[in-house]
Amino acid sequence: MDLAIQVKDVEKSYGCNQVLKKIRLNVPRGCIYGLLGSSGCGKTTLLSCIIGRNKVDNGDIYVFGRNPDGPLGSRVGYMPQEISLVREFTVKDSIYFFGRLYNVDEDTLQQRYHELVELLELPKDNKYIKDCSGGTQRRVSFAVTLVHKPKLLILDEPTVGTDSILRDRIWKYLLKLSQEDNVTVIITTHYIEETRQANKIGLMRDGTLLIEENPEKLLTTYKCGSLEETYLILSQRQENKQQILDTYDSPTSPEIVETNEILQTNPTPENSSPHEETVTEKRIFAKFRFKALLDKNFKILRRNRLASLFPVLLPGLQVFFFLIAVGKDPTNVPFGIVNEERTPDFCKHFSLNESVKRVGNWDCHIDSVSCRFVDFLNIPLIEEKFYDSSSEAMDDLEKGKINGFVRLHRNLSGLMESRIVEGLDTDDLPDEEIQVFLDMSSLFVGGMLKSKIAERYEQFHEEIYKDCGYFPEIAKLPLKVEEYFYGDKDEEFIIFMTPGIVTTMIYFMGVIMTCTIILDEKIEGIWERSIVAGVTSLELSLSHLVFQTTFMVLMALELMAIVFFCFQQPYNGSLWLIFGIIYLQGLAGVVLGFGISVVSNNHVTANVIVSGIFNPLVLVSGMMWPAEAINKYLLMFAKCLPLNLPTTALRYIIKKGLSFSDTDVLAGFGMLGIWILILAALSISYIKWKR
Ligand SMILES: Nc1ncnc2c1ncn2[C@@H]1O[C@H](COP(=O)(O)OP(=O)(O)OP(=O)(O)O)[C@@H](O)[C@H]1O
Repeated sequence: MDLAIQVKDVEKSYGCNQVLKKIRLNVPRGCIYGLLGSSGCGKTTLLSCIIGRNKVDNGDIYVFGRNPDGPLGSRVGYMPQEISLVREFTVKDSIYFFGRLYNVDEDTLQQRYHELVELLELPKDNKYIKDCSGGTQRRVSFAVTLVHKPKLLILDEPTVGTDSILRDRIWKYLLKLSQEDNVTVIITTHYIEETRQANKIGLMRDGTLLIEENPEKLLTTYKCGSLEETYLILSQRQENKQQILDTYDSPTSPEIVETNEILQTNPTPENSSPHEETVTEKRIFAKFRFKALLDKNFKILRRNRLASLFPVLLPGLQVFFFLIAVGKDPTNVPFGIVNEERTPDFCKHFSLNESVKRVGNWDCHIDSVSCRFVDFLNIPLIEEKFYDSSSEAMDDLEKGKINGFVRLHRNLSGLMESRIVEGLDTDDLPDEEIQVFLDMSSLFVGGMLKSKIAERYEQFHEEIYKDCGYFPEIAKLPLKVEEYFYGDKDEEFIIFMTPGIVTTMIYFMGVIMTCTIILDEKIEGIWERSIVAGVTSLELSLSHLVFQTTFMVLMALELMAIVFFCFQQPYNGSLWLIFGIIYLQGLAGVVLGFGISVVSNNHVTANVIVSGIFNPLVLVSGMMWPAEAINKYLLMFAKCLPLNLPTTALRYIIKKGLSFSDTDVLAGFGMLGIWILILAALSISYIKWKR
């Protein structure tokens, strides 16, 4: 007998759950084979082993006389239990997409589309799959299976959700295919009675094949009026036999011998016709499949224009809000003034020029100088609040109403005059001419106040010297920063943070977007169905990478426009180089997202992985706090991660104008290149291994 499929003693377990137990099954060429059994008995698992999506633990499977090593490709039309169609596609798109994956030429595709629409009563208009009823979606899924006229059809419950008239039509069509075109069909169904039209049925229960036989012969042998009844009798016998085996430890039961005899009348694969119909698609990369996959991705994008716009705009919006909200110097910080020398009202009417008067050649008279110092503290950082006494100011400081206060001695002018005019001769200067009290619970604000007040005092002091006719240089510290390289004295922290924000945003946007798109495809079964249709891991990966790359280009340009043109942040390096590293950072995110979605089966797992990665990566990236502050061993590790060196490289390109040949820039590009290559290779290998 010419066998299309032979399954020999196949065993398969998921962990401890043995789903297939020494299954033996023979499907002659041109036969319609109905595989029946209760839910969970292992039908789908067996079908997935036959089509090469699941590896068997023991035993052999032969398809057209060969043991296929991987998916069957274009010789099979596989209809999975799930709908497994792109929801954003129309009926026509769906048929054309799979037709193109099978390399059906355009004229034939058009003809097949019309035939299938007619046969399966599919909606003729451009109705989207997501708008079709469950029954219609199943019919489209069935049509997709038939589009390339395969020699073997494997249909997992194709008639669920169809009315009896259509079900009858489907069966008639299957009979026609098997009789006229010698197509072999394996079909599972819950409607046991409809398989009476099959040439052969196999009854499965609890991972074993109870019997396989012609349905009419089965009814005659067991003297039953329906296949349901036969299934019940065989199930009961198997149940009893199990008890006998357990109780008496009998090696074989008569029933098993009977079943095995039927199976062993069939020839071994060596006897079946070996054949040119080798069913495994071996090509690692086929342009037509790659084109179909890419076309699918862009079509989904076009159909979801608004939804797709959001992820493109999101990093830009985030960076925009970040640049507005973070990294700027604080302003209007409430700060107390306790001027024991003069009241605020006095200072208001006092001419500040009057505070210092030169007397003769060397003498200098200083008066109400506290008013002048208070005026020096009138800077954007400080919002001055006046107090009559230190205790009142201290009270507000403790209550958090002010971030600090300054107390000016009641004889500040006299003390300053002694200090400046009498200089070293004076021996009764008190310590507390100007006392500053600071709330350091907000470290950054406290630190800023401290350095600004000191800076303002130095300037104030210099002016007094100048007005007295002395050399102001005497008032200055003998230490001077000669020049500020790559920035200026009052540079804001945001300038330091921006490169890190940009690399982090594009990296994690790449991860999240890729994870979401690929996981949706996986969960909807499109990924699986494409692989069964012969799509290779390389084609799958490349089609997604090329697609996501387009997004990364847009995002990189958008981020650059916001930082350099909208917020006018200065840059010294080449814009091409800046674009290059931002883009590559996004691509590294895409590849990581691809890897995560390959190993995850649902969004929850993927989200947990992404969240777990996010914080450690960002914390050691040197974005929020200088990398020099990180523990030296942790820093060595951090430098091997995909955010640290690239962030430094971007910062140096922007600030120092470094070029590609500089070590720091090369290190950033190199690290990204290494991560992209390693993760892409691992992901592709994982998909291959899972096949
Ligand atoms: N990927 C998997 N991992 C772990 N267990 C699985 C997996 N796939 C199936 N199983 C288990 O294997 C058993 C058989 O499942 P299978 O889907 O093959 O049954 P079935 O006969 O096709 O059922 P139904 O008709 O409801 O689809 C079930 O117990 C199921 O929980």
